[in-house]
Amino acid sequence: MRDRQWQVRFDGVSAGYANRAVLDQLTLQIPAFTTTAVVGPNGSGKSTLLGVIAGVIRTTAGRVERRSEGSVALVTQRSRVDDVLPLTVRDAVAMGRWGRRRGWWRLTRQDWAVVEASMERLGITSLAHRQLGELSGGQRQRALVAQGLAQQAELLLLDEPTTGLDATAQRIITEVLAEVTGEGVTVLQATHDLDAAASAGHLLLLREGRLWGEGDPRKVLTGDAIDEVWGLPRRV
Ligand SMILES: Nc1ncnc2c1ncn2[C@@H]1O[C@H](COP(=O)(O)OP(=O)(O)OP(=O)(O)O)[C@@H](O)[C@H]1O
Repeated sequence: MRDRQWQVRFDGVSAGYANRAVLDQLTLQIPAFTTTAVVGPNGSGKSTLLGVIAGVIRTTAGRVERRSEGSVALVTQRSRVDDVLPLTVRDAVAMGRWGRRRGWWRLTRQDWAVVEASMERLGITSLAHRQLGELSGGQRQRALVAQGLAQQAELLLLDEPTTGLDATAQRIITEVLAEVTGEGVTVLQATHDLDAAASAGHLLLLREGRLWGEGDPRKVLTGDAIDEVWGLPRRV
């Protein structure tokens, strides 16, 4: 790992919320052009870690370094606007291009081509005219991932992108994320799906805001580690 090219580096990083310290002196690396999975029990700090990298949560100590200054896309389970605005799926995905243009009425033909390609990759082209608010949880989740892809960011951060999805949707998202790493994107996903985590290129295992383990998922996610971090006997 130390020899691999890194995209993001933490050196003694602590962070949290107004009255709550969460991340405690994390020193870690996120390798470039691969998928890194962040796992850990509820409340261990996975979303907070993503928020620090996205720049929406301030650090209280330590240093966060990025190798380059490319854009960052953050995909969360719910977007703030989707329940309020009457948005179609195509419009929602097109919002992914807003960072590059001033408004969707100014999106170029090239922008719309990226929007269509992103929907196609997630298998939601047939839903393009549907209202986002009327989609099932799994369909909406795919639309939000398509919105993240449409940003063509250098660093794609996803908070539990496959939670609650059926097996086909999970597979589509996992495959698309693996594909984009081959196109120069660095992917970081927080997940409770330990099978998905096991197939990632790199793993960060958090427990109570501390880094419990880091590295090759097959080496870090051992049975003993799972027992110790989750504190429950495994079901066989
Ligand atoms: N906006 C907030 N204000 C205060 N505390 C928060 C806030 N968001 C999260 N926390 C707290 O920070 C801690 C870490 O939360 P975080 O969401 O990062 O964990 P997580 O590992 O992503 O959890 P989960 O698996 O349940 O999604 C928890 O104790 C949580 O209660």
